[in-house]
Amino acid sequence: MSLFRVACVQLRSGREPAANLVATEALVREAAGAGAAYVQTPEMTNLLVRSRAELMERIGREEDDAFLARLREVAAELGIFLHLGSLAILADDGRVANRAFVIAPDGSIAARYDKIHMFDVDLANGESWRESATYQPGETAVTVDLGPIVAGLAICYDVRFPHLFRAYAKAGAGLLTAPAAFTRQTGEAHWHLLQRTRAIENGAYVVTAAQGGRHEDGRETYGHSLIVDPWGKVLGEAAGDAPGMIVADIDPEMVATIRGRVPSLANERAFAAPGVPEGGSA
Ligand SMILES: NC(=O)CCC(=O)C(=O)O
Repeated sequence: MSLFRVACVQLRSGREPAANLVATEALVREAAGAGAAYVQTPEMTNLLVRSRAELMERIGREEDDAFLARLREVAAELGIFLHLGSLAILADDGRVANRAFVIAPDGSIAARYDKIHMFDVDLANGESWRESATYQPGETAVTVDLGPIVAGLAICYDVRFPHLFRAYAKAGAGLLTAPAAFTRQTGEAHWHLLQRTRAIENGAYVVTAAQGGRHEDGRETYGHSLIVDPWGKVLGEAAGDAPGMIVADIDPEMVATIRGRVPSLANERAFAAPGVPEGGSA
């Protein structure tokens, strides 16, 4: 049995990328110091700001982004896979990409993933989000080979779309990811259930680094970064919403073991879609 040590860095990113870089680098170093070969950071690692104008003032194109460039150097120095759960990056059409990067141990970019599902919701507590007004949604699911295990990339709200995770499992991913900036309200109700369900239904590890606490822009995120095994057992969890890091050892062979024991992937069948009953409504 050869174990692979993974880590989640939990952050409380604010509006200034330079300050967020200092906080991120320190915790990435701490995780690597604890022996992690793969370190994940949350959605919007480089900055969390609500105002579109403020966002546009502070971000750059991928090729000029100092935050990304510095963390590529750090990953190379530490010899780790560094998964930046997402950065806000200026896209070609003037909109913003909510883009994850997986940096390989040599500092090269092994994978990029743009968040597919936009968080356009109105919550009961009055919180209203319209990501599609600012962000350009991605169109493509992406896997990346981490050596001992293949990872499928997703971001935050994507975790509510089980067919994306199914597609990753069918493509051979044994580690599913959904780095997040979950709202406190939805986190309290749904966070653990969603992460554990994606693990159980796909017989895969789920690793999700989270933003946590009250941010400079006033928003509150849930925290509770999680590492879940293919049986749905929580291997590691951040105690609450404070910045910090967690590590756990994962056993890539457990993916095949669990998929053999409960072969729901292999037992899946196609079926005809149900008709909509006359006069039926949701
Ligand atoms: N940033 C996000 O995608 C938030 C998703 C979220 O909070 C949820 O409940 O889903």
